[in-house]
Amino acid sequence: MRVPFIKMHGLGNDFVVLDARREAIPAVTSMIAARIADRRTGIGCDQLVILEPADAADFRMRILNADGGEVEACGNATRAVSMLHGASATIETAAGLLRAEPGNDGATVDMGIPRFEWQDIPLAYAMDTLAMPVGWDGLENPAAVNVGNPHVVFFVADCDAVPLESLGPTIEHDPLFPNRINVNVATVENRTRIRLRVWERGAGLTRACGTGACATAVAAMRRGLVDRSVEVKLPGGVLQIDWGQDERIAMTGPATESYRGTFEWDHFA
Ligand SMILES: N[C@@H](CCC[C@H](N)C(=O)O)C(=O)O
Repeated sequence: MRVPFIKMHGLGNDFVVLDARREAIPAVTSMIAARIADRRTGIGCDQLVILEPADAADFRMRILNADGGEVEACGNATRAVSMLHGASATIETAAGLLRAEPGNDGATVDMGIPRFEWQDIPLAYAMDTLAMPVGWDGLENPAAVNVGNPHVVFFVADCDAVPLESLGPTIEHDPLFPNRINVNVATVENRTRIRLRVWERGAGLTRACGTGACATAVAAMRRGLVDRSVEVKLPGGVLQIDWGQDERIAMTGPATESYRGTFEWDHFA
C-alpha cells in the first residue's frame, strides 16, 4: 500500500507528517517511525507527526522522535500542522489541548502553562528547579522547565562555543532525568533577545526547537534576565515568545511545507 506524506519544517526542524484525519493508515510502531526518520535509508526527519481525528478537538497530533520514541509536545510541529490545517484549531496532544492560529508566514500557538515542580519535570529527586546544584563538564547550575515536554536550560557566555554534540547525549541520558531531557544552551544578548542551541531528546542537534525556545525564555524570565516578551534566535531562525500575565506561553514563528510524496508502507514495516 502507498501512504501519502507531507514534508514540513519549522525553522529547519523538519517533520514527516502523516495525515490520517480522513483516511486511516496502518499502526506506526517505534521501529517504523525510526525507519521513516532515518536520513540515510528513510525519508529523513527530526520528528514523525501523525494527525488523527479527535472527539474533543479539531484533530489529534501524535509526535514521534527520530529514535522512534513517542513524546508529548513539539512546538515547531504544532505551528507546521496549524499552517497545514489552515484555520484556527484546537489540537489534542499528549500534553493537553493546544490552541493554534495560522497567519500568512507562520502561526501562533498557545503552548499552555509551564510547570516548575521537580516532580513535574520530572527529576529523580527534589531540588530547586530554578538553580539546580548540578553540572556536567563546565555546564553548571541549570534551570528545568516542563512545557509539555521536559527541558533543562544552561545560561552560558557563548552558546556557540559549547560542545553540545558530546555533552548533549550525556545530559539527556543522566539518571537525574527519568524521562530523559531536552538540553538547551542559551546566551542572553539583552533583555529582549536570547541566542539558543538545542540538543533534542531522541533527535539530537536540531536547527530549532519550539518547546526549547519556550522553556528557555520562561527560565530566563524567572531569573529576571529578560522581559516577558523575547526573541529567541536559533540556528534556523527566530521565534517570538511571550509569557502572559495569565502564565500561558504564546509562541509565534514560521512554518513551511517543503514537498508532498508517497511511500510504500512495506518498505518500512
Ligand atoms: N522539535 C520539537 C521538540 C520535539 C520533541 C522533543 N525532542 C522531546 O523529546 O521532547 C519542538 O519544536 O518543540
